Amino acid sequence: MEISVIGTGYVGLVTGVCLADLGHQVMCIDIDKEKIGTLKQGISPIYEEGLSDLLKKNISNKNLSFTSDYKEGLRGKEVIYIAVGTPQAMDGSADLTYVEKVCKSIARYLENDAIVVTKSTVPVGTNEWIKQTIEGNLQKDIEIKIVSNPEFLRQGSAVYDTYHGDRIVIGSEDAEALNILESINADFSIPIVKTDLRSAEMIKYASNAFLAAKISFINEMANLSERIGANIDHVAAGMGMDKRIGNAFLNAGIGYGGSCFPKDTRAVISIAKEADYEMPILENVVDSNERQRGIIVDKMMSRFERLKNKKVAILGLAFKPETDDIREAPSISVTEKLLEAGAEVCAYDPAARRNAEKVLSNKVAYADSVSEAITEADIAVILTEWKEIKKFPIEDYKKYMKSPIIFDGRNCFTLEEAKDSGAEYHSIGRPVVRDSVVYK
Ligand SMILES: NC(=O)C1=CN([C@@H]2O[C@H](COP(=O)(O)OP(=O)(O)OC[C@H]3O[C@@H](n4cnc5c(N)ncnc54)[C@H](O)[C@@H]3O)[C@@H](O)[C@H]2O)C=CC1
Ligand SMILES: O=C(O)[C@H]1O[C@H](OP(=O)(O)OP(=O)(O)OC[C@H]2O[C@@H](n3ccc(=O)[nH]c3=O)[C@H](O)[C@@H]2O)[C@H](O)[C@@H](O)[C@@H]1O
Repeated sequence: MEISVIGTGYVGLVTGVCLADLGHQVMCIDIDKEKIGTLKQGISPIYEEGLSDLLKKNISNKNLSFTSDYKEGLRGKEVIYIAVGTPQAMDGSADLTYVEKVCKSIARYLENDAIVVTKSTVPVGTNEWIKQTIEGNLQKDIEIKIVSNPEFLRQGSAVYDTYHGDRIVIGSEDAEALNILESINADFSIPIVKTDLRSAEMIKYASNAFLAAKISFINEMANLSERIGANIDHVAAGMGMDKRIGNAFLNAGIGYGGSCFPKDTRAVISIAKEADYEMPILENVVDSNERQRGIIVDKMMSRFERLKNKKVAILGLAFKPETDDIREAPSISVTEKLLEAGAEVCAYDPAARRNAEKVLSNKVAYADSVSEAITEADIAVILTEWKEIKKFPIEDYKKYMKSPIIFDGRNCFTLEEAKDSGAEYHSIGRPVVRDSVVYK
């Protein structure tokens, strides 16, 4: 089919590339001309495994092209995906400014009937508003049909998730549009849920809110386990064996981050407020996550009287491994707290340094490896569980550091490994290891 994808971020670019790879004629539109210039050369502005190869392949077989020009990008297109950002507004609600601009551009430049598909995560009712906004600004007598097709991919495994997701959700009030979207998506061989517009929008928010709640739940269990001498790794493993609970998303840590869980949980609360309904569970999930982000610095503060002039090595800046994204990453608030307390910070991340530099600038020194970051450090803090950081032998910390004291916000090592390493090891939801003794 003739398809346009508007917005070439994580969602739009991966969607466009994968649809082109299924054999559709895809044109991606973005107002960021620099990005479009890079993409035209077959260079991906984001790192996602497998994306670069698919990008180059589909540009050269002419299934995929890029433009900043809406007129060119929408010409003759039958299906138009919206995949622009919906960031958090000051009041916690989803900011629909970008979506509104896209609607106005579609209305201005589209010259034929088309199905508009919303991939962006948008509040319930937004797809109806999208239809009205486009129709209210149309320049030609053409018909617009609307489908909600929320995205469930994860950063770091976006291409894999597009081909191997658990379900594809499509919602519409228009049976024909729904059938066309079903046939486009059938080639992914993933179960398809067909529903109405509002339920599709709600499935996305409810899913993210549930996953965020699962993380906050296990984090609270971890904090309690620490206080009563249990080990959260064993607790989570035992819980997860119950199929009704499931073993995914039970990794305790320093709170969820990224561009979606924080904003989407707040957006649901905001949607509920508008519907005059309170959501005490979700409100507490958000508060609990805020507390969790501070927990690693609290642990350091209670271990050391002062952090002033302490050399602290931060290992991992990205909000999770396999991405260079630092949006709402716990590393940012942790670093700021450490700097406030007068610590000297040296950070290492295999991919996110460039993005972190934009936020933390020169207040922080950057290293090119784990060993360089921890050299002569007083304290090492693990904030992202990159493979490289997990694989760096815990017994090597004492070779490089002044004294091997590790605060691990991602439970990268077992307590047995910590015990044998000679390091002092503080983690999440597990006893402290010091002088080769596990202190319950
Ligand atoms: N990042 C993720 O893992 C996931 C994101 N989502 C949702 O998908 C949506 C997009 O998220 P991301 O891809 O992360 O966003 P992003 O911020 O990475 O990319 C958005 C892109 O849209 C472009 N853009 C903005 N205004 C435009 C306009 N008027 N015309 C054309 N292009 C325009 C920007 O230049 C940018 O390249 C959001 O609603 C998000 O909540 C959903 C699932 C996963
Ligand atoms: O709507 C979105 O944007 C996406 O949000 C998440 O994907 P993503 O933010 O890329 O990353 P996740 O792997 O879900 O991790 C989110 C955060 O939770 C944290 N997390 C995750 C799992 C866990 O067990 N513990 C934990 O602390 C991670 O460290 C990270 O900070 C969802 O997993 C995707 O399904 C969804 O499409």
